[in-house]
Amino acid sequence: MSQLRFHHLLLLRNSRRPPSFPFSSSTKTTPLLSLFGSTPRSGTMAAYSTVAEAPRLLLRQLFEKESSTYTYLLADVGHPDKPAMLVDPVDKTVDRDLTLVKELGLKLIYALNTHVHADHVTGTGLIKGKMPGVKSVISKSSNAKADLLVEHGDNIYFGNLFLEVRATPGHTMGCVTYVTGDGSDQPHPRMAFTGDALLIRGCGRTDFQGGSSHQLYQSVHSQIFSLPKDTLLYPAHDYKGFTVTTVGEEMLYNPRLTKDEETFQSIMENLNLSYPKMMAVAVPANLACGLQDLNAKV
Ligand SMILES: N[C@@H](CCC(=O)N[C@@H](CSS)C(=O)NCC(=O)O)C(=O)O
Repeated sequence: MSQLRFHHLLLLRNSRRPPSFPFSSSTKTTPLLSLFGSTPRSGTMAAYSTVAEAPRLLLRQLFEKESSTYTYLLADVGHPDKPAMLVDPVDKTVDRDLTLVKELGLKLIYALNTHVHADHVTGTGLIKGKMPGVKSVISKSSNAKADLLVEHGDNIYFGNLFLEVRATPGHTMGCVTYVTGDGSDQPHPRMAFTGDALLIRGCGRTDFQGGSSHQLYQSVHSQIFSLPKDTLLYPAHDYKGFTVTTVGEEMLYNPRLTKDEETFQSIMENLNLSYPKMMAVAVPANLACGLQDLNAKV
């Protein structure tokens, strides 16, 4: 039964792809990231040993108030192991997040970053110190270190659920958006964790870390606005008290991204934001994705 289930998932992985990313020079096949992350591209799936149950997504949105960052906890609670992942954990709130993981009886397998953040230090290193089995994940194009470097088109499995990786550069060159899978056994409506590419009624700035307003505009339009209109969008930050939006809502009301590209670029060139206070500390720490903290006292 588990083998059949696995083959079904394998087909699903190979048959559904995100739209090709406009800045990518080559098409690629979809590598596999397995349940526990140890054999991502080998096809060995020893972890799939249990009776199949319908996948059921648990989602929690967690806030870190100093940097106004959202961390997301996702788990397949229909799976007997309740495998879970954290998206964009912050160092300051790792204890809170791991307590919640334990209280809910989840098995944390991945700590994902949408990009190299400039305003806060990722919680990835602390998490790995406290839970050594957890694998850190970031995009290959970010040029950061991590246990797993993902690329556009990769699928990251947790139990029988998965997140699709979509390259959405522009805020930084390595930004990705993680989108819940497309399929009858995956959550409906779909959900996208947009990092700083798309903020609610806004978007990430494009004035450092390889940022480009042209790329950001193309990324959002080709990779996020191409999703079904009811797709729920969860950003990495909010500065106004919003929590969630949808593709349809942002296509109508986003004051920057509803404009033509030329107007968008002019808006982005005139934001006049000061650099994040933590930038000099956060960027080098996040390029190591917290791996430098592995021997730190926890
Ligand atoms: N004041 C904050 C930084 C605020 C900021 O620059 N936010 C970034 C995302 S974190 S790099 C951004 O892209 N903002 C876009 C916008 O329109 O606000 C601090 O000092 O940390």
